[in-house]
Amino acid sequence: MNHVVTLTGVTKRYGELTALDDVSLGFPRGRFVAVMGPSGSGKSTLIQCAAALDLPTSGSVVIGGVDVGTLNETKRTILRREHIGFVFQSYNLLPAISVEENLTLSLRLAGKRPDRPWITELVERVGLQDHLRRRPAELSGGQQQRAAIVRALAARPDVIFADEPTGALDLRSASQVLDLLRSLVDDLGQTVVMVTHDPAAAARAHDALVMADGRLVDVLPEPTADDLAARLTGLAKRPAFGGAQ
Ligand SMILES: Nc1ncnc2c1ncn2[C@@H]1O[C@H](COP(=O)(O)OP(=O)(O)OP(=O)(O)O)[C@@H](O)[C@H]1O
Repeated sequence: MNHVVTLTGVTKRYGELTALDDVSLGFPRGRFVAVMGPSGSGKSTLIQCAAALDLPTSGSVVIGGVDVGTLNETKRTILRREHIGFVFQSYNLLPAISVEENLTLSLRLAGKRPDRPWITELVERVGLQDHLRRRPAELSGGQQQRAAIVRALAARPDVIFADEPTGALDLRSASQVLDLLRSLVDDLGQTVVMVTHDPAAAARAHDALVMADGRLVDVLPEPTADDLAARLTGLAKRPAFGGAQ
């Protein structure tokens, strides 16, 4: 299968604590993958390593055919810029500039010319065409998150990593954002990897990965919220301050 990002034997240690323990997996192109697991199970660490934001202690991460471990920090930044889009729970839009300027800022900072027809298509798809001149604070949370998703897609990344993208939204806005992420995959062939605590959100994905104690313990294809809730029940929470592994 064609994988956008491949992790092989990835272990990440913070001092005595093993946050990721020998994880091997690939994120298939054109799929929507949810990552679930108890608090402290290693979901964010997995995403940080898979997105080349952080380096594993051992093992390899390959993005776009390039082994991230062979790159210096500058080259890793360029690799991320060219291959990866990020969406966070907190939107991370700059408050002092318009929504429109937010959408293209990182491209412009990278010295790239924004692809205006593509961005216009995305803006219309997410229904923000009448809000471009506003400041982010003048938008609802759901609108801000949709703007953040357009920003993430502006450079046509191979994969979008979304960390709890619906965590700050009410049910209706969350549902719209999940519909949007799913439609990007179904209609445009985008690859999306989403960390979530919410089984109903994860049920919108094609596959759900289940993490526990830093390990990948299950892959559920076409998961239902009930399947996921049942699978997560009983997975131990990590001790808050490390300790026993
Ligand atoms: N920078 C760090 N320094 C030390 N320990 C860390 C660091 N980042 C994460 N950890 C530890 O690694 C383990 C995995 O953390 P991680 O944030 O990946 O879990 P998570 O599944 O995303 O949790 P949550 O659902 O609560 O966000 C936890 O025990 C956490 O305390």
